[in-house]
Amino acid sequence: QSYLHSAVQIIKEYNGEEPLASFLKKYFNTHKKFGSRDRKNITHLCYCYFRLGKVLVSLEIGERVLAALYLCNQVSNPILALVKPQWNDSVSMAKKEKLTIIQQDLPFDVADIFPFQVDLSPEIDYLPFASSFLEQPDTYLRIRPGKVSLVQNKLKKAEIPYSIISNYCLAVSPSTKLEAHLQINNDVVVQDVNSQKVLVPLVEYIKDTNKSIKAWDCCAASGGKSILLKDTFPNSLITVSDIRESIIFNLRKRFKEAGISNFHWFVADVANPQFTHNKLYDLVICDAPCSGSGTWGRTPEQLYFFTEDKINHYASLQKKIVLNASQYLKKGGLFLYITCSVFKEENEGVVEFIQQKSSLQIVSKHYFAGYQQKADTLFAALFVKQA
Ligand SMILES: C[S@@+](CC[C@H](N)C(=O)[O-])C[C@H]1O[C@@H](n2cnc3c(N)ncnc32)[C@H](O)[C@@H]1O
Repeated sequence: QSYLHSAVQIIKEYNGEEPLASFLKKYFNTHKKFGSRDRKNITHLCYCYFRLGKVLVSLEIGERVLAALYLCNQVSNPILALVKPQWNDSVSMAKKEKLTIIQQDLPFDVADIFPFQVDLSPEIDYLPFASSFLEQPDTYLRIRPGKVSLVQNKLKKAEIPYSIISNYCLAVSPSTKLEAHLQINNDVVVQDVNSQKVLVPLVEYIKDTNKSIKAWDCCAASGGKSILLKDTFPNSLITVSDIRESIIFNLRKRFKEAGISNFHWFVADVANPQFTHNKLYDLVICDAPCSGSGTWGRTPEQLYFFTEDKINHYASLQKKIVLNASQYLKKGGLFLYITCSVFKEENEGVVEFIQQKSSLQIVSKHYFAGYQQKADTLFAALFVKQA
């Protein structure tokens, strides 16, 4: 009961302006009375609350936490046992059955979880997508080249359960502590299963993975896609940039851990009309800033606080970036546009814009849908610059 009380207090104070994870960290730092078990339990309640998205928003916070606790968990819970024993008794049932049960007490409509249906790409199956928020996605590891048996042996030795998704991809439970057992970025990269797949269109087009590729990752963040590129095309020479100096600092540290030393970097606002650059590339990767709506399963507070007007803001930023960045391609060069959004304006809309406003020709476009496999959803479109 006191966990519930604390969660309600935190939810009241939190306004979505910073990630919930960092808000909670600060909150617990200033409220020292909470031990590590308390923190874990309260954190769990808060995340469950936001997993409901926009459904039942008029419900009193405590009641809504209980509904969320019931729908987002499969195991019996002492709070539910005390306050909602009839829900606790059926907590391990399938999601569909639990929805029917909760609808006897509350006007619960799955569609309300994600109220942005009109903005959603027609490629996304709406109701399965909306209900996917009730489940926490898994954590996925991409095993670096040549490390498959080493990684599996280390995990077995540490008695960490994992499932094999594909040759280079493992899934572990989201709360797994990996740092003590694996060299993160050297043995494995923590990377969503669909994020691991976004270079597939490139491999299908180029075919020869030994080819030497001069590439620019123009929105590189801490380099997730660049490390993947280096592992997929080992002879690539990578230039990275981002608008944030601090994230490029993180990237350089991460590249060092990953054993990548031969690369160029700079800090730049690629959306700025005055942006200029002095090199041409065989490949530009534009993993654009976006709503992140394909990854809100990991940050459900964003689902709760998102407002539709932001879609337009991101789409216009994306258009500025793609127009600028695509100028630095050689003739016959490739442009890979990526988002982790499910909104058509950020994906199909930008693809249409690129086709109208640039000399790029579309090769392929594809959603990598993760909402039915506890994973993120990404979009990738590959273009070639006309020779
Ligand atoms: C989706 S993230 C990239 C993720 C990264 N590729 C990865 O795999 O880890 C988008 C990045 O674009 C950067 N960004 C936002 N606006 C930008 C701009 N105008 N010019 C360059 N980078 C920008 C953000 O700082 C952010 O790091």
